[in-house]
Amino acid sequence: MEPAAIDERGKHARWLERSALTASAAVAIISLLALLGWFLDLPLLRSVLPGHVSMKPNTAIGMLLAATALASCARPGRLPPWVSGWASLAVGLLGAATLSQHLFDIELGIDDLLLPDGLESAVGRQPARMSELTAIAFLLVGSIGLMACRRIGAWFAQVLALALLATGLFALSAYGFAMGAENLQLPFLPLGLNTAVCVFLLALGWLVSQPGGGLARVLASPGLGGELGRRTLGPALVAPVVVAFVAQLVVGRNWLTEGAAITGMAVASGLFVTGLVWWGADLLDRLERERAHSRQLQASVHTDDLTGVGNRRAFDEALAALLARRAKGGSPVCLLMLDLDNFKRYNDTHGHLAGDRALRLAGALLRAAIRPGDLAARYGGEEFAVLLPGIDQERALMVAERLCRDFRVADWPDAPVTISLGVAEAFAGESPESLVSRADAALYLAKAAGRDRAVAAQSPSA
Ligand SMILES: Nc1nc2c(ncn2[C@@H]2O[C@H](COP(=O)(O)OP(=O)(O)OP(=O)(O)O)[C@@H](O)[C@H]2O)c(=O)[nH]1
Repeated sequence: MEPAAIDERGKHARWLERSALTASAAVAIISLLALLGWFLDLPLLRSVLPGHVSMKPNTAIGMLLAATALASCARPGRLPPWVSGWASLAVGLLGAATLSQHLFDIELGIDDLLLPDGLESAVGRQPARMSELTAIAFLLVGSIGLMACRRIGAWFAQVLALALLATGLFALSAYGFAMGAENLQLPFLPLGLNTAVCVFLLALGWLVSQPGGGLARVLASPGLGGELGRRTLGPALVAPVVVAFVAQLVVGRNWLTEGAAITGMAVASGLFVTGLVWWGADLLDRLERERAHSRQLQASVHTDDLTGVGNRRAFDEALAALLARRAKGGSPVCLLMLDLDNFKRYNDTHGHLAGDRALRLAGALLRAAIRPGDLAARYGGEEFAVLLPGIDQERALMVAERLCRDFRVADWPDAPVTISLGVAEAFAGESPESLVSRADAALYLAKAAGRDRAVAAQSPSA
């Protein structure tokens, strides 16, 4: 992968990591406010909408632990490594214990835990038990935390995070019922709006907390898929909740019959999906055109107009990159410096325009002769340079002799043109200037020996 693409991936991965930390901070704040609401007897903080279900104190404690586990997993090293494990275990146990109370009709004494004296009545029922949905969410959060942080079953942890997301979405949309209906007929105990939001945030946080792999990998990708995912995932998650919430609200308040609400919900969902696909297609189309345009610009910045080969800037950048890699023990790099023979006389005899035609054909011959990964560039005037990574000087000399032959037999429009070449292989740690000057010295020797030939450079020790 190109360094720029790695940078882009790193940028998006950091954004995802920050999103996971933000989700964890939001959950911590919401649950701290709920706890404060209980101890100061402020219904607004406990339930967000006074008169509706509150976040229980033991739920708030569970949320705080879940937020801690998520934060320490998303940004390892900030907290001691055992924190995420123990916090996840505690949340998972709280969920499992509450769920077994629901399932087996037993009393483990965790429902009224932390409830200040006299405020039991605020819960509105006894025991003040957290909803089955919250208990399931805690069980999932605990399992995800235990698996994800130890990098065991990372894929399974992501599947559980999706199940957690479904729980959060269900809890949020079911809240429409709580707001609309006078007598709730839910198949589970209702849960507070703040609790439902926290479950949703925890699910999102866990899904994006490991951008290196799993479902979050594509979100960190610098490609078009990553761009599409980052822009459409939010609306795609929120819209169904809003649709279901509104449908339940209007049914609960008897504004519409259930049948009409279901039809409305189906139509709204269909319209939303159509809109999202349309928007996604338009986005991809626009991004692809922008990228093609910027690739074109990038190419034109690095191309010589007359000959179509790379320009001096392209050559300097490629040479520096190849020599840096060579210095770190990378594969060999050879340089051919190549000059059209007696070109001043050619121009003087056939005219400058004929000279330009010859230079154009020289560029075409070079482009046709090199392999992908090599670079031919116009070094200046009628001098060209060819970079050949991955081959030694002996093979580079053979390439140079082949080029000499190609030029000799080419169909020149005005008069034949020959070339002389200097060939040099870079030694580890050699500077660009030194390599160019050794190849130039060899080119000078080729000219001095009668032109139309290739000469290998002396090794620096010789
Ligand atoms: N037509 C044309 N000529 C160019 C261009 N760039 C450089 N030249 C000419 O290339 C010629 C280079 O001449 P010299 O450097 O004296 O070398 P030479 O005549 O090729 O002789 P040797 O290199 O010794 O074989 C000069 O006359 C330049 O004007 C160009 O873009 N178009």
